[in-house]
Amino acid sequence: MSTKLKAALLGASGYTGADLLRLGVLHPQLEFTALTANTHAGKPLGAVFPHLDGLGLPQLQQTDDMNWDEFDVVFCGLPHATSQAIIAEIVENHDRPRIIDMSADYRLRDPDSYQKWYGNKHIAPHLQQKAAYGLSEHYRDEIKEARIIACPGCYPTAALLALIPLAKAKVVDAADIVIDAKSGVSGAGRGLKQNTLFAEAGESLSPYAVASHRHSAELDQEISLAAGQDVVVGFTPHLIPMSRGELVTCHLKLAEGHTATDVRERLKASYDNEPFVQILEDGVFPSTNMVRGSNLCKINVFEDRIPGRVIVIATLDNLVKGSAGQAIQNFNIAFGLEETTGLQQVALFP
Ligand SMILES: NC(=O)C1=CN([C@@H]2O[C@H](COP(=O)(O)OP(=O)(O)OC[C@H]3O[C@@H](n4cnc5c(N)ncnc54)[C@H](OP(=O)(O)O)[C@@H]3O)[C@@H](O)[C@H]2O)C=CC1
Ligand SMILES: CC(=O)N[C@@H](CCC(=O)OP(=O)(O)O)C(=O)O
Repeated sequence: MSTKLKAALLGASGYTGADLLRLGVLHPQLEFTALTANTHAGKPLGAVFPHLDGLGLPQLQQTDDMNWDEFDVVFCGLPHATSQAIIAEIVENHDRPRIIDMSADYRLRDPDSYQKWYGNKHIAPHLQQKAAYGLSEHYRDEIKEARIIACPGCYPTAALLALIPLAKAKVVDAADIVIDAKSGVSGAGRGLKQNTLFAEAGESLSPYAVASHRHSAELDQEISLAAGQDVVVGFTPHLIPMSRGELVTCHLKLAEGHTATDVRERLKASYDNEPFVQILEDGVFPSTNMVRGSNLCKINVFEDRIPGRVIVIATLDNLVKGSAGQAIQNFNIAFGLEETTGLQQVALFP
């Protein structure tokens, strides 16, 4: 008899879905018994992703055809607005499975904030408020209990891992945070978009959604909670011409009486026993090729030339720690498994 937990993956023909399968097929306690897609439903997985051919994974099917009671866990890699109804239907009408959502639909606790940033009224605000925010290192207790685990966005994962311990300990001024962020194009998903075309994204570095990116809502929410005061965070994302990887540079004001050394020590103390968050040796610049393909987030701290200021830089792979890897980490936490199971890949270099 199999001791594996039965999983469905919604959105298996997308980028996060593909990486969840790449990692998940080697997980000893996970068995994918259903995979869904929309336009690609009815096709073998290998016809969409040749790199996942020959692994014994099921054919892609429509999400409508699922019998939810068959699963212990549903991983959801659907676009926001699509996930909310499917997840609400499962949770309202079935005792199982548990849901690990990689989309944005259950991350925000305030329904008005969701409507403002995502442009649609949430159909299940009561479930939004019950979901655990799936930033693994900071919400383990909630993740263990929750029916819905809402994995953070890729940018918030990197930025919040760097900033939550600092805001909590009040070693920086939470009201003066400026995040300069860069992401590879897979962050935008597999759908056709003009700005991610090779001819337009290649050989070009460009900002987008300046002072208006929807991840600002998540950043404000979580840093306000950590700091115990309402804050508004500065956040500017950029698209860089590579397929995966993300780096955030956080420009911060030190709180009165604190130094860059205090910031480093606070981060080291917070993540000392964490398998996936590393504070680099003094002076080492984080770069995306230190984390590519792994579930790691690497962080370092630099004294600014401007007195009283500090720069904290964090990097991760948007498809691993920024989505699919963190989803598996949350699955391990939720089901009481060793947290590193299936996630011990070393970064791919060069
Ligand atoms: N890419 C990233 O780095 C990150 C993404 N996320 C979030 O994760 C989710 C998935 O992202 P990603 O994998 O990049 O997206 P993709 O666009 O690559 O894939 C989306 C998936 O959803 C399916 N789908 C689309 N519309 C529908 C629908 N109406 N009904 C059912 N299935 C549908 C697609 O099927 P088909 O291909 O057949 O059309 C595909 O399998 C999104 O919410 C995204 O915002 C979060 C963190 C990081
Ligand atoms: C490069 C790029 O386009 N990145 C995406 C973020 C991916 C992500 O985390 O998406 P969700 O919050 O929607 O789940 C963006 O900026 O929209």
